[in-house]
Amino acid sequence: MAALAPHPQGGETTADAKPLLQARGLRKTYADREVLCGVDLTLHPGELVAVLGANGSGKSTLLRCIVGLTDQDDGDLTIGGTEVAGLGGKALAGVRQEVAMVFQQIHLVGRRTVLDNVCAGALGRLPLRRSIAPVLFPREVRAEAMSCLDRVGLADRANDRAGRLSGGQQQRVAIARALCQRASVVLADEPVSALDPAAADHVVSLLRDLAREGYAVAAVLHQPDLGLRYADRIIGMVDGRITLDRPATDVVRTDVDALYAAPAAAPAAEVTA
Ligand SMILES: Nc1ncnc2c1ncn2[C@@H]1O[C@H](COP(=O)(O)OP(=O)(O)OP(=O)(O)O)[C@@H](O)[C@H]1O
Repeated sequence: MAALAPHPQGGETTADAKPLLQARGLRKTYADREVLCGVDLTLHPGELVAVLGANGSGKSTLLRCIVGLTDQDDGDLTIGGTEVAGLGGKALAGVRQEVAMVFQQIHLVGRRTVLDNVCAGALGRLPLRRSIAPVLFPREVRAEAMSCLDRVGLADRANDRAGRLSGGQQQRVAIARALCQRASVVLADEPVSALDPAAADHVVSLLRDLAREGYAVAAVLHQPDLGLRYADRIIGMVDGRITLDRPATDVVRTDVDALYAAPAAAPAAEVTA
Protein backbone atom coordinates (compact mmCIF):
# COMPACT_ATOMS: atom_id res chain seq x y z
CA MET A 1 0.00 0.00 0.00
CA ALA A 2 1.48 3.37 -0.99
CA ALA A 3 2.04 5.69 1.95
CA LEU A 4 0.33 9.05 1.99
CA ALA A 5 2.55 12.03 2.58
CA PRO A 6 3.01 12.09 6.35
CA HIS A 7 0.48 14.31 8.03
CA PRO A 8 2.09 17.47 9.42
CA GLN A 9 1.17 16.39 12.93
CA GLY A 10 2.01 12.76 12.24
CA GLY A 11 3.47 10.60 14.95
CA GLU A 12 2.32 12.60 17.94
CA THR A 13 -0.10 10.42 19.80
CA THR A 14 -0.41 11.93 23.24
CA ALA A 15 -2.61 14.54 24.85
CA ASP A 16 0.59 16.62 25.24
CA ALA A 17 0.48 17.48 21.54
CA LYS A 18 -1.25 20.73 20.62
CA PRO A 19 -4.98 20.17 20.09
CA LEU A 20 -6.18 20.22 16.51
CA LEU A 21 -9.64 21.23 17.62
CA GLN A 22 -11.09 22.95 20.65
CA ALA A 23 -14.75 23.71 21.18
CA ARG A 24 -15.70 25.69 24.26
CA GLY A 25 -19.17 26.26 25.64
CA LEU A 26 -21.08 25.28 22.51
CA ARG A 27 -24.79 25.96 22.84
CA LYS A 28 -27.63 25.27 20.47
CA THR A 29 -31.35 25.66 21.01
CA TYR A 30 -34.08 24.42 18.69
CA ALA A 31 -37.46 26.02 19.34
CA ASP A 32 -37.39 26.27 23.13
CA ARG A 33 -35.26 23.17 23.68
CA GLU A 34 -31.54 23.49 24.41
CA VAL A 35 -29.89 20.51 22.69
CA LEU A 36 -26.28 21.57 23.36
CA CYS A 37 -25.88 22.98 26.84
CA GLY A 38 -22.37 24.45 26.83
CA VAL A 39 -20.31 21.59 25.45
CA ASP A 40 -16.51 21.53 25.58
CA LEU A 41 -14.59 19.20 23.28
CA THR A 42 -10.86 18.97 22.61
CA LEU A 43 -9.38 16.68 19.97
CA HIS A 44 -5.66 15.94 19.79
CA PRO A 45 -3.67 14.57 16.89
CA GLY A 46 -3.25 10.85 17.20
CA GLU A 47 -6.48 10.04 18.98
CA LEU A 48 -9.69 8.34 18.01
CA VAL A 49 -12.54 9.53 20.19
CA ALA A 50 -15.81 7.60 20.24
CA VAL A 51 -18.87 9.74 20.97
CA LEU A 52 -21.63 7.67 22.56
CA GLY A 53 -25.10 8.56 23.77
CA ALA A 54 -28.77 7.81 23.36
CA ASN A 55 -30.86 9.05 20.44
CA GLY A 56 -31.42 12.77 20.72
CA SER A 57 -28.60 13.43 23.20
CA GLY A 58 -26.98 15.94 20.82
CA LYS A 59 -24.13 14.01 19.22
CA SER A 60 -24.89 14.94 15.62
CA THR A 61 -25.65 18.54 16.52
CA LEU A 62 -22.25 18.78 18.20
CA LEU A 63 -20.41 17.48 15.11
CA ARG A 64 -22.53 19.62 12.76
CA CYS A 65 -21.73 22.79 14.75
CA ILE A 66 -18.02 21.97 14.65
CA VAL A 67 -17.96 21.35 10.91
CA GLY A 68 -20.09 24.43 10.21
CA LEU A 69 -23.24 22.70 8.92
CA THR A 70 -25.24 24.09 11.84
CA ASP A 71 -24.73 27.49 13.45
CA GLN A 72 -24.24 27.30 17.17
CA ASP A 73 -25.93 29.98 19.27
CA ASP A 74 -22.94 30.47 21.50
CA GLY A 75 -19.47 29.11 22.15
CA ASP A 76 -15.98 29.27 20.66
CA LEU A 77 -14.28 27.05 18.17
CA THR A 78 -10.55 26.88 17.53
CA ILE A 79 -9.31 24.75 14.64
CA GLY A 80 -5.62 24.11 14.19
CA GLY A 81 -4.86 26.94 16.63
CA THR A 82 -7.00 29.49 14.76
CA GLU A 83 -10.15 30.85 16.34
CA VAL A 84 -13.02 30.59 13.88
CA ALA A 85 -15.08 33.50 15.22
CA GLY A 86 -14.54 36.65 13.20
CA LEU A 87 -13.03 34.88 10.21
CA GLY A 88 -14.63 35.31 6.81
CA GLY A 89 -14.01 34.58 3.16
CA LYS A 90 -10.90 32.63 2.25
CA ALA A 91 -9.53 32.56 5.78
CA LEU A 92 -12.69 30.91 7.08
CA ALA A 93 -12.83 28.50 4.15
CA GLY A 94 -9.19 27.56 4.73
CA VAL A 95 -9.75 26.81 8.41
CA ARG A 96 -12.96 24.91 7.68
CA GLN A 97 -11.06 22.74 5.16
CA GLU A 98 -9.14 21.32 8.12
CA VAL A 99 -12.24 19.48 9.30
CA ALA A 100 -13.85 16.78 7.15
CA MET A 101 -17.09 15.01 7.90
CA VAL A 102 -18.11 11.47 7.08
CA PHE A 103 -21.83 10.67 7.33
CA GLN A 104 -23.97 7.59 7.82
CA GLN A 105 -25.69 8.43 4.52
CA ILE A 106 -22.58 8.23 2.44
CA HIS A 107 -23.30 10.94 -0.18
CA LEU A 108 -21.23 9.61 -3.06
CA VAL A 109 -22.24 10.32 -6.64
CA GLY A 110 -23.07 6.76 -7.60
CA ARG A 111 -22.75 7.19 -11.38
CA ARG A 112 -19.30 8.82 -11.16
CA THR A 113 -16.16 6.79 -10.68
CA VAL A 114 -14.77 6.05 -7.28
CA LEU A 115 -11.72 8.15 -8.16
CA ASP A 116 -13.85 11.17 -9.15
CA ASN A 117 -15.68 10.94 -5.86
CA VAL A 118 -12.40 11.01 -3.96
CA CYS A 119 -11.12 13.90 -6.09
CA ALA A 120 -14.19 15.85 -4.97
CA GLY A 121 -12.50 16.19 -1.60
CA ALA A 122 -10.08 18.61 -3.26
CA LEU A 123 -12.79 20.90 -4.67
CA GLY A 124 -12.43 23.43 -1.87
CA ARG A 125 -8.87 24.26 -2.92
CA LEU A 126 -9.37 24.24 -6.69
CA PRO A 127 -10.00 27.36 -8.77
CA LEU A 128 -13.69 28.26 -9.04
CA ARG A 129 -14.06 27.08 -12.65
CA ARG A 130 -12.93 23.62 -11.63
CA SER A 131 -15.40 23.61 -8.76
CA ILE A 132 -18.28 24.50 -11.06
CA ALA A 133 -17.42 21.95 -13.73
CA PRO A 134 -15.22 19.33 -12.10
CA VAL A 135 -15.29 17.05 -15.15
CA LEU A 136 -11.55 16.62 -15.37
CA PHE A 137 -9.63 16.93 -12.19
CA PRO A 138 -5.99 17.99 -12.58
CA ARG A 139 -3.48 15.19 -12.81
CA GLU A 140 -1.93 15.97 -9.44
CA VAL A 141 -5.34 15.81 -7.74
CA ARG A 142 -6.04 12.45 -9.37
CA ALA A 143 -2.67 11.17 -8.20
CA GLU A 144 -3.36 12.33 -4.67
CA ALA A 145 -6.83 10.78 -4.78
CA MET A 146 -5.28 7.47 -5.91
CA SER A 147 -2.96 7.61 -2.95
CA CYS A 148 -5.93 8.25 -0.62
CA LEU A 149 -7.81 5.34 -2.18
CA ASP A 150 -4.79 3.15 -1.73
CA ARG A 151 -4.76 4.18 1.90
CA VAL A 152 -8.26 2.78 2.41
CA GLY A 153 -7.45 -0.35 0.40
CA LEU A 154 -9.56 0.44 -2.65
CA ALA A 155 -7.09 1.53 -5.32
CA ASP A 156 -8.16 -1.39 -7.49
CA ARG A 157 -11.74 -0.03 -7.59
CA ALA A 158 -10.75 3.49 -8.72
CA ASN A 159 -12.44 3.25 -12.11
CA ASP A 160 -15.63 1.51 -10.99
CA ARG A 161 -18.82 3.47 -10.59
CA ALA A 162 -19.16 4.36 -6.92
CA GLY A 163 -22.72 3.03 -6.83
CA ARG A 164 -21.46 -0.47 -7.58
CA LEU A 165 -19.51 -0.74 -4.31
CA SER A 166 -20.84 -2.28 -1.13
CA GLY A 167 -21.89 -0.02 1.75
CA GLY A 168 -18.67 -0.68 3.64
CA GLN A 169 -16.55 0.04 0.57
CA GLN A 170 -18.51 3.24 -0.10
CA GLN A 171 -17.87 4.38 3.45
CA ARG A 172 -14.14 3.77 2.91
CA VAL A 173 -14.36 5.88 -0.28
CA ALA A 174 -15.98 8.65 1.79
CA ILE A 175 -13.04 8.45 4.19
CA ALA A 176 -10.61 8.64 1.25
CA ARG A 177 -12.47 11.76 0.09
CA ALA A 178 -11.95 13.28 3.55
CA LEU A 179 -8.21 12.51 3.23
CA CYS A 180 -8.13 14.13 -0.21
CA GLN A 181 -9.59 17.25 1.43
CA ARG A 182 -6.32 17.33 3.40
CA ALA A 183 -8.27 17.71 6.60
CA SER A 184 -6.43 17.15 9.84
CA VAL A 185 -9.62 16.44 11.78
CA VAL A 186 -12.07 13.77 10.65
CA LEU A 187 -15.53 13.73 12.21
CA ALA A 188 -17.67 10.69 11.46
CA ASP A 189 -21.38 10.70 12.28
CA GLU A 190 -22.57 7.13 12.69
CA PRO A 191 -20.22 5.93 9.95
CA VAL A 192 -21.01 2.27 10.52
CA SER A 193 -24.68 2.26 11.50
CA ALA A 194 -25.72 0.89 8.11
CA LEU A 195 -22.92 -1.69 7.85
CA ASP A 196 -22.73 -5.35 8.77
CA PRO A 197 -20.47 -6.21 11.73
CA ALA A 198 -17.41 -7.13 9.65
CA ALA A 199 -17.61 -4.00 7.48
CA ALA A 200 -18.24 -1.88 10.59
CA ASP A 201 -15.17 -3.32 12.25
CA HIS A 202 -13.11 -2.62 9.14
CA VAL A 203 -14.22 1.03 8.94
CA VAL A 204 -13.66 1.77 12.65
CA SER A 205 -10.25 0.10 12.58
CA LEU A 206 -9.42 2.26 9.57
CA LEU A 207 -10.41 5.38 11.54
CA ARG A 208 -8.18 4.17 14.37
CA ASP A 209 -5.29 3.74 11.92
CA LEU A 210 -5.78 7.29 10.63
CA ALA A 211 -5.56 8.54 14.18
CA ARG A 212 -2.31 6.66 14.55
CA GLU A 213 -0.98 8.60 11.54
CA GLY A 214 -1.65 11.89 13.31
CA TYR A 215 -5.21 12.79 12.42
CA ALA A 216 -7.66 13.71 15.16
CA VAL A 217 -10.71 11.55 14.67
CA ALA A 218 -14.07 11.63 16.43
CA ALA A 219 -16.76 9.11 15.56
CA VAL A 220 -20.34 8.96 16.77
CA LEU A 221 -21.07 5.30 17.30
CA HIS A 222 -24.18 3.41 18.27
CA GLN A 223 -22.01 0.36 18.91
CA PRO A 224 -20.33 0.97 22.29
CA ASP A 225 -18.33 -2.24 21.95
CA LEU A 226 -16.62 -0.93 18.82
CA GLY A 227 -15.82 2.27 20.66
CA LEU A 228 -14.35 0.39 23.61
CA ARG A 229 -12.33 -1.84 21.29
CA TYR A 230 -10.82 0.80 19.03
CA ALA A 231 -11.13 4.27 20.55
CA ASP A 232 -8.53 5.93 22.74
CA ARG A 233 -11.12 8.05 24.54
CA ILE A 234 -14.83 7.72 25.13
CA ILE A 235 -17.10 10.73 25.31
CA GLY A 236 -20.65 10.20 26.46
CA MET A 237 -23.50 12.64 26.02
CA VAL A 238 -26.77 12.84 27.94
CA ASP A 239 -29.34 15.54 27.10
CA GLY A 240 -26.89 17.94 25.47
CA ARG A 241 -24.14 17.57 28.04
CA ILE A 242 -20.91 15.60 28.13
CA THR A 243 -21.22 13.39 31.18
CA LEU A 244 -18.33 11.04 30.41
CA ASP A 245 -14.88 11.87 29.01
CA ARG A 246 -12.29 9.26 29.84
CA PRO A 247 -9.66 7.00 28.28
CA ALA A 248 -11.40 3.96 26.85
CA THR A 249 -9.31 1.71 29.07
CA ASP A 250 -10.93 3.35 32.14
CA VAL A 251 -14.50 2.98 30.95
CA VAL A 252 -16.56 0.12 32.32
CA ARG A 253 -19.88 -1.32 31.22
CA THR A 254 -21.89 0.56 33.87
CA ASP A 255 -20.47 3.88 32.57
CA VAL A 256 -21.81 3.02 29.14
CA ASP A 257 -25.15 1.76 30.44
CA ALA A 258 -25.67 5.03 32.30
CA LEU A 259 -25.55 6.92 29.00
CA TYR A 260 -28.54 5.02 27.71
CA ALA A 261 -30.53 4.85 30.94
CA ALA A 262 -32.19 8.28 30.83
CA PRO A 263 -35.38 8.51 28.76
CA ALA A 264 -34.85 10.55 25.56
CA ALA A 265 -36.45 13.98 25.61
CA ALA A 266 -39.18 14.66 23.04
CA PRO A 267 -37.76 16.09 19.77
CA ALA A 268 -38.14 19.82 19.14
CA ALA A 269 -40.07 21.06 16.09
CA GLU A 270 -37.74 20.88 13.05
CA VAL A 271 -35.74 24.00 12.18
CA THR A 272 -33.35 24.50 9.26
CA ALA A 273 -29.70 24.98 10.37
N1 LIG B 1 -32.90 20.85 12.55
C1 LIG B 1 -33.46 20.55 13.72
N2 LIG B 1 -34.61 21.15 14.11
C2 LIG B 1 -35.17 20.89 15.32
N3 LIG B 1 -34.67 20.03 16.20
C3 LIG B 1 -33.55 19.40 15.87
C4 LIG B 1 -32.87 19.62 14.62
N4 LIG B 1 -31.75 18.85 14.59
C5 LIG B 1 -31.73 18.19 15.74
N5 LIG B 1 -32.80 18.51 16.50
C6 LIG B 1 -33.12 17.99 17.83
O1 LIG B 1 -31.98 18.13 18.65
C7 LIG B 1 -31.88 17.02 19.51
C8 LIG B 1 -30.51 16.40 19.34
O2 LIG B 1 -30.45 15.85 18.02
P1 LIG B 1 -29.15 15.12 17.48
O3 LIG B 1 -29.46 14.67 16.10
O4 LIG B 1 -27.98 16.00 17.69
O5 LIG B 1 -29.07 13.90 18.47
P2 LIG B 1 -28.19 12.59 18.34
O6 LIG B 1 -27.61 12.34 19.67
O7 LIG B 1 -27.26 12.69 17.19
O8 LIG B 1 -29.34 11.52 18.02
P3 LIG B 1 -29.28 10.18 17.13
O9 LIG B 1 -28.45 9.21 17.89
O10 LIG B 1 -30.71 9.76 17.05
O11 LIG B 1 -28.73 10.53 15.79
C9 LIG B 1 -33.03 16.07 19.17
O12 LIG B 1 -34.09 16.27 20.06
C10 LIG B 1 -33.42 16.51 17.78
O13 LIG B 1 -34.79 16.28 17.54
